[in-house]
Amino acid sequence: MDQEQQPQAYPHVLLFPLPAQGHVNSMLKLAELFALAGLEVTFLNSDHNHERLVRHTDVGFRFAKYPRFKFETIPDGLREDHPRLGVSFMELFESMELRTKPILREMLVKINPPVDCIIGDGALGLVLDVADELGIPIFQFRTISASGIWAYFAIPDMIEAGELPIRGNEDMDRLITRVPGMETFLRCRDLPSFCRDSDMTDSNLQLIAKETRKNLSAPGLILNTFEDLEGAILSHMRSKCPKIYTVGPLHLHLNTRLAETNGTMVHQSPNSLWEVDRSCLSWLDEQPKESVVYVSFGSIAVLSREQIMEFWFGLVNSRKRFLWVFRPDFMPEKGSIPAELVEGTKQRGYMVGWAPQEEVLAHCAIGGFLTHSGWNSTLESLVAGVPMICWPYFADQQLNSRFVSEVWKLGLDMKDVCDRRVVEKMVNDLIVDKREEFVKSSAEIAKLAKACVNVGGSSYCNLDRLIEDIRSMNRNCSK
Ligand SMILES: O=c1ccn([C@@H]2O[C@H](COP(=O)(O)OP(=O)(O)O[C@H]3O[C@H](CO)[C@@H](O)[C@H](O)[C@H]3O)[C@@H](O)[C@H]2O)c(=O)[nH]1
Ligand SMILES: C[C@H]1CC[C@@H]2C(C(=O)O)=CO[C@@H](O)[C@@H]21
Repeated sequence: MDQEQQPQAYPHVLLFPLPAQGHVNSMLKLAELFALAGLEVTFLNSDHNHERLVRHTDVGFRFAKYPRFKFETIPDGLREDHPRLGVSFMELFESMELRTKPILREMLVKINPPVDCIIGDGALGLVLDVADELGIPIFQFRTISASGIWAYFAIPDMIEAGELPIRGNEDMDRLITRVPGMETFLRCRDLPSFCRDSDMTDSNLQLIAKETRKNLSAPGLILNTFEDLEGAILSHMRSKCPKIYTVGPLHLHLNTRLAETNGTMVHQSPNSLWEVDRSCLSWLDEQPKESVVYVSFGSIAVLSREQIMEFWFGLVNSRKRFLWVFRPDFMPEKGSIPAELVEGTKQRGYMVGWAPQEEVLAHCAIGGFLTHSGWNSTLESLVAGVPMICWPYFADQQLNSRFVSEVWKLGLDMKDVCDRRVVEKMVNDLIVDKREEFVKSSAEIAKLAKACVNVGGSSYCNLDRLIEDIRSMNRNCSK
């Protein structure tokens, strides 16, 4: 029997994330959980991101222990010096549709052993299209919250009911009634940022709405969330898509399963696309317990110099300690820094280009997180029991921050305001004045998160069920 006809002993799963830090990070954790369970795994990264991942991490070494795990790469179609950040990030979608899609199709036809199941990024419909064309079973993994997906899903209903478009700034506090389960707290300003466009035919809005519709009609949808956190919204979603696997928080789930295997709980090295500066951990070791505000706006946000000055003055004027992730590409406009900021930072602050975020959030010196409310950061903060100040930048972040403040009561929402006095006041509220209430709810939710990834917990059982379902797709299986 030649190689092509040999039955495969293990199902072969190919995972393909949208090429962005938050997506690569969470999908790589899912991939490692599959590898731990003994599946054959191919992780498909964009050339651009894979070069960065290999340069800044030990992924090669870490994954070498899984003999059936391999990385493959594919072009994202953008020129090498394209920033892939801020507003220009969305250009990825058109370029991948045009240039990546045909290459993916060819790759899947030729890959050996053949792929039994694809895990495609739920924001990247082209993977679903190609899988359907080639008759390869596919699950979609959408890396945002269930609530984010549910709000995107309701876009056509909101338009039909005249709830969208939003009618200017004075309309921002109007309640939205067409997202089932969110009628009492969802305002226009809390909708994903794409809904702010006055033109309902806007290509980004239409793209996200269309991809989301496909998520809920897919044969299976994997989510990085957990039942005790988003159960109410999940039950609405299940009326449209019965096969939803909630397996999160994935970083905690992976750490817990690795601890089962190794006998000890350790933080994994981050899957970073920037060089990690670990010196901040030594700086944190010198700071009092729960005294430091950790500040990070994730991997895509780009701020104006004016916005950064407001945050910086607010932090310095709060007279609280802070650790700020200031990516090299975070503030494109250069210029001199006022002396009082340089001095205030020297006294109570520390800045790094990129931090080992999971470890930072778990450090006992951290008292709060000023975050852009990316879903991974939200989950990481929630697991560490760290209360948040949310300043959403775009996309699902506007919705996440509403859930953090109004539903889960884990912190404060500063959306649509960028003012040094507000930053100063919120930092003091979080670290001192309102600390008790936030710490109490943060500790309760952190406990629920831990329980769901332990043996018998909802995410633990759902991952086992997902792996069983993938095994049953092994088209040539002998085991
Ligand atoms: O110094 C840093 C800063 C961040 N991170 C990690 O980078 C990831 C960032 O992810 P996230 O918080 O989700 O932010 P974005 O990178 O902005 O994520 C994009 O993808 C998410 C879904 O995956 C969406 O929720 C966001 O809106 C979208 O911007 C997290 O795992 C962080 O731990 C680090 O390791 N070090
Ligand atoms: C900029 C965003 C467009 C959609 C993607 C997403 C999603 O799944 O909705 C989340 O965050 C971003 O990376 C993408």
